[in-house]
Amino acid sequence: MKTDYLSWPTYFMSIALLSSFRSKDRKTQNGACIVTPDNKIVGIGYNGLPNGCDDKDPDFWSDDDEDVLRSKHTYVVHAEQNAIYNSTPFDLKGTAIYATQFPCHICAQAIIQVGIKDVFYLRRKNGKHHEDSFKAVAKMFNASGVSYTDIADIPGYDSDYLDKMSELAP
Ligand SMILES: Nc1nc(=O)n([C@H]2C[C@H](O)[C@@H](COP(=O)(O)O)O2)cc1CO
Ligand SMILES: [Zn+2]
Repeated sequence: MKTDYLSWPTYFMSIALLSSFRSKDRKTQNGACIVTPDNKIVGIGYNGLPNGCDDKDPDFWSDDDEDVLRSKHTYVVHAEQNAIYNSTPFDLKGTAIYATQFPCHICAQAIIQVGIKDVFYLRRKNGKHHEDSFKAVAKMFNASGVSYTDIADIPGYDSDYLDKMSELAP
């Protein structure tokens, strides 16, 4: 028997990362994958515009945070939210989400409200704003009994594999 096959955590995070490669965000591509306790994938998503919004309209993908009407942060649906929306036929209670980025406060609210119980993340941004956001999200997750774990801390997770895969980003 082959013994060097992908572990579940490596497999699910790889799928989140692969999905992120579909994103049209020039700066940050994110992906997410939702998994049931018996290891079935029930939702996949990446950060992108809402259905019907034209990717070629420069307002949607602008980085100008001074102008709400011309900032991607106003328009883009986050990877975690798209993974949730794409899994609408399923009851997500008790599932886990594998996300390439630590969730923002809005995604954290969505994660809690649909009953996702475990969050595994690949990366976390540094800096005061992101660290404060992390604290707010942690406060909500702690209150609601949602676990959040750096995937690197999971036994059997192969970080070298994900590092190599990250280099394949288009
Ligand atoms: N957890 C997340 N999931 C996501 O899908 N995103 C998306 C929103 C933007 O399209 C992009 C972040 O852009 P930037 O702030 O690094 O230029 O990633 C962002 C976060 C961070 O909270
Ligand atoms: Zn978010």
